[in-house]
Amino acid sequence: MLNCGLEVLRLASLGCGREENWFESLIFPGTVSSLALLHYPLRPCATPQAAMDGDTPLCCQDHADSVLVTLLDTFQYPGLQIWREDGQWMEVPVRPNSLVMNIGQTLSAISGGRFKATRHRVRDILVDRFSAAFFLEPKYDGDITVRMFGTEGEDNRLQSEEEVIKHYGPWLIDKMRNKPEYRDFVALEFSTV
Ligand SMILES: O=C(O)CCC(=O)C(=O)O
Ligand SMILES: [Fe+2]
Repeated sequence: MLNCGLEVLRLASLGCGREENWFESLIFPGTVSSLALLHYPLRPCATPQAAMDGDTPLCCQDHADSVLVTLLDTFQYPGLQIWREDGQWMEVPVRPNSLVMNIGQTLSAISGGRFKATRHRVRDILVDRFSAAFFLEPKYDGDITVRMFGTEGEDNRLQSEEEVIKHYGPWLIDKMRNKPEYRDFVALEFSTV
């Protein structure tokens, strides 16, 4: 998966007129890339209202990945949906022997928005669902203010509310800290001490 993702980035670099290993120093040494083996268990009860979008039950809410690119094996399970520019959700067709690739927020920022982060979600297909997601990510201290098309440091779409965060790891941690789920979790932790 890593080699496949790196090959995609090499092709993207060449396509954008950069040398083919342009991304390597952002990723190595010390990439925080990970492979997630995901299981969405069948809910033992009716879908809670918070997991419904109108009539559509969801097991993973609308989001874009933080990463450079994600390579996803959905093991031919349906349910993955992407947000189209015309404002509709589209089901990603199941295609055997293929991976789905999502563009992440970091690649989007670094390319000045030329590669657009893929908004996606997973419809609850009301059976146990499995997938494997490889998140290709920079190294912890990778400088995410670099830009493929000059004007280094401009277009800081990855800034936190208070300040521009220059490095991938601290930006990711700041982003997680500001997620409602994480805030709820921390509140819960403190309330039990
Ligand atoms: O399971 C899937 O098909 C998508 C998972 C996903 O979007 C994620 O883990 O970020
Ligand atoms: Fe995702």
